[in-house]
Amino acid sequence: MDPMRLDANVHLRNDLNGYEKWNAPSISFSSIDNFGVSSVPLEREPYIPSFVEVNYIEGSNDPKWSSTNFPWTKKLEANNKKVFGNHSFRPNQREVINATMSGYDVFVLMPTGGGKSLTYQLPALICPGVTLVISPLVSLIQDQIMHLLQANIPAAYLSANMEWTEQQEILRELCSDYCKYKLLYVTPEKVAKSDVLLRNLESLNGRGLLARIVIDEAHCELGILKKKFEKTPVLALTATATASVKEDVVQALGLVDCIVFCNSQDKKSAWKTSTSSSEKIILMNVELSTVYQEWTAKKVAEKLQECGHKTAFYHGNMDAAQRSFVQRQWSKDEVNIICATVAFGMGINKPDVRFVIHHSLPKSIEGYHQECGRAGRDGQRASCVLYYSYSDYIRVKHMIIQGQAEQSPWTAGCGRNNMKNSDRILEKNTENLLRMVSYSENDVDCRRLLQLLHFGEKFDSGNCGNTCDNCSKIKTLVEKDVTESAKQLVELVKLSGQHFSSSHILEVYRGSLSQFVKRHRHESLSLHGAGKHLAKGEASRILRHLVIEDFLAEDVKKSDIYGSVSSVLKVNESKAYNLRSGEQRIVLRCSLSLSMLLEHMFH
Ligand SMILES: Nc1ncnc2c1ncn2[C@@H]1O[C@H](COP(=O)(O)OP(=O)(O)OP(=O)(O)O)[C@@H](O)[C@H]1O
Repeated sequence: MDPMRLDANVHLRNDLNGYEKWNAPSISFSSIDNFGVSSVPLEREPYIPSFVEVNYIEGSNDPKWSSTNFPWTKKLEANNKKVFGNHSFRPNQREVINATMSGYDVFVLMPTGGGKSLTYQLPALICPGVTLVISPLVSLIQDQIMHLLQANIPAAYLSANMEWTEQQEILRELCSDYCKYKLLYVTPEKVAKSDVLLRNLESLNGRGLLARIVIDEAHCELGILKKKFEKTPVLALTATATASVKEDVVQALGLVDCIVFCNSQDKKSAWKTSTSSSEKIILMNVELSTVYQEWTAKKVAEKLQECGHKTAFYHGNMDAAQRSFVQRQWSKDEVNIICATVAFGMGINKPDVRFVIHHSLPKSIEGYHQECGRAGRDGQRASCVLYYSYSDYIRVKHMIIQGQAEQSPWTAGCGRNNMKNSDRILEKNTENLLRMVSYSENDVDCRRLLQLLHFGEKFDSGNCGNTCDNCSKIKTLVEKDVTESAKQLVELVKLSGQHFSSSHILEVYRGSLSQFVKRHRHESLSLHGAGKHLAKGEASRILRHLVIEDFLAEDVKKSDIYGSVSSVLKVNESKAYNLRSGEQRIVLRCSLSLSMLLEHMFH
């Protein structure tokens, strides 16, 4: 029975009648002859992204894609076992493979470690022709090539950093009618900049040998590919689960009729607490790869080495040979701790990583979630640990501002629109960071629930089974109305002229008579000591809540050459108005110790 005919809702591509042509890659429409690649300079039509009307077809709940009646099913299952060593498919893998092999454009959202690679490597293996994989990180590409070659699957990659002779050898092989490669990996920059590559792809396509175009976690404008290779199926994969990513990617790629598969972001293995501490560990630094972070990665690695651990460090400023060396050491278990910035490719596939430890604050929940995805990819127990301090927020915020300033369009001589654009990016990045701070500050709610909520998924925290720190604490929660203290803190920021840091405001609020307080005559302010009755932690939690909820803004002021950053608090008048007028109340949930609980009950 033809499973493709069962459902009339699916919009079939005109060029492929169901799966009959599954083994026939795109038909030639190029003018390039069969014997080689034209050397005439390539006419690159300027690609102008335009809004396309997209027909999203939900694939996840469509039983047709999980059918085992496709002509390729037997081959698929045999190779999954024999070549990849898997006994079954993970959620949505079979479905995605069936959809892409039926010739559709497919968009896949799968969390890190969900098994995205198999969804194109297995089709690449069993379909004739070459699968083009566009992936943004060279370290990830190298890792994938290493695994493919180990499994005897011929694969190559082209990058601008390679010797020209090496690149030519690969390009020559692509020209051959019996091209041995099943997969060719390139970076998005290579596609954007290399005419030679595009000409070779046109030639491959002309000979019916461009099997599939895979875009792995590359959120960039590659619409030119769909325009040039209209009939070649595109498979776009991402682990980034923000609400807009599907639209952004599908639009940027120009996938008009596309089947969408979305997996849950819940990564069960990373929520299992580990009991062992002698296993593979990744120690992550913050997302921004600054000199300071690179220095930290190196220093931390050295300290751990002194303590007798087999440790290496990895950051983006190391040269390519050094990086591959560390990657090989890691893959071969010659080191068991990696201290890295995010330059350590997020896709590097080491199944038995037992810990991902964040040494400092990630700049977004998405980033944190993906970085944690390095742990427990083999489905076994793993732990994710985040070291958090509110002062990290100031430092990371400063890095974001600095990074933005370095890329300022004014310095590049661009116009006002770009300036607005960069302001928007800064605003978005700051908002992402604040969400991460809010997640870290929350010591009450189930972490799994908080993460999934962020990705728009529902989760019953009763199912957490005490796998997160908050659920595993024995605690009694009470709700506390802190509106009065919040109002006072906002007022104090104003009274002191909006020139002081949060720690100074807290000191004044709790009645400190330090030299600094006296120097600024803040002991004479009417609210000096108004928060004496509060514990320091409690007062600072209220203040941080005011920042997270945008009643107050932390204005990062300056940094010195040692990386120290100071901040001043400012009042966001429009939000503060609601607080002062009594329109908005602030209630915090707190966990209480027994003595505090008794005090609370009899208060
Ligand atoms: N069907 C399967 N059965 C068992 N293991 C699998 C299966 N599919 C994939 N894996 C394993 O799961 C791990 C993660 O797979 P993969 O690297 O493809 O994840 P990913 O979704 O690409 O993650 P990332 O976004 O982090 O790159 C790998 O070790 C892979 O061998």
